[in-house]
Amino acid sequence: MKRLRNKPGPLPKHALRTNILRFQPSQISLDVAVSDPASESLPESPLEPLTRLMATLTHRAATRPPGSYTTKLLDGGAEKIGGKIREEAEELIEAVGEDGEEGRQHAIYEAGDLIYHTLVMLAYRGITLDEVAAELARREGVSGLAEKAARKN
Ligand SMILES: N=c1c2ncn([C@@H]3O[C@H](COP(=O)(O)OP(=O)(O)OP(=O)(O)O)[C@@H](O)[C@H]3O)c2ncn1[C@@H]1O[C@H](COP(=O)(O)O)[C@@H](O)[C@H]1O
Repeated sequence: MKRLRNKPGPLPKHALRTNILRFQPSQISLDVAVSDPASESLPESPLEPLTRLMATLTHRAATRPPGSYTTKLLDGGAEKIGGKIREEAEELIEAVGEDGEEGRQHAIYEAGDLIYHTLVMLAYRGITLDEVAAELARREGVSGLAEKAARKN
């Protein structure tokens, strides 16, 4: 079995949310950060790490910092990233075939790898997660079978 990346730990403490109020008396512009106690106490949505990861990858694509695995992938282009996507998809398929809870946990781990590399591909092509979500929203409620039949007509 492949070396496992760090075991999942507690989610990073989410950043203090603030509202920025801008006052513009005559020519003076002042930004004031006001903490919002209501939003601070909100639990993080389970999908927020995905959004944060996409923001990190988009930043990596724009800045290509050295010492970053993502930068290495991005510099290798669609071919390099695509190769990893294929490899990780195979590993997920294998893991899904493994028995028991251990196999299930392995599949979760491999799905993480596949999703990470897929998001790197999106960042490489300048595609946002919102755009993909919008595409999925557009498809919502239309069965794949119905969609395929419509294409054949
Ligand atoms: N989520 C991930 C993530 N998931 C998987 N990986 C890496 O993806 C690679 C998976 O490839 P393999 O399992 O095939 O391991 P490998 O054989 O060593 O990989 P290769 O050298 O053959 O490509 C490993 O190097 C993993 O560490 C990830 N690398 C980074 N991230 C996230 O991306 C952020 C930015 O990372 P850097 O750009 O590297 O700083 C990190 O803070 C993380 O949040």
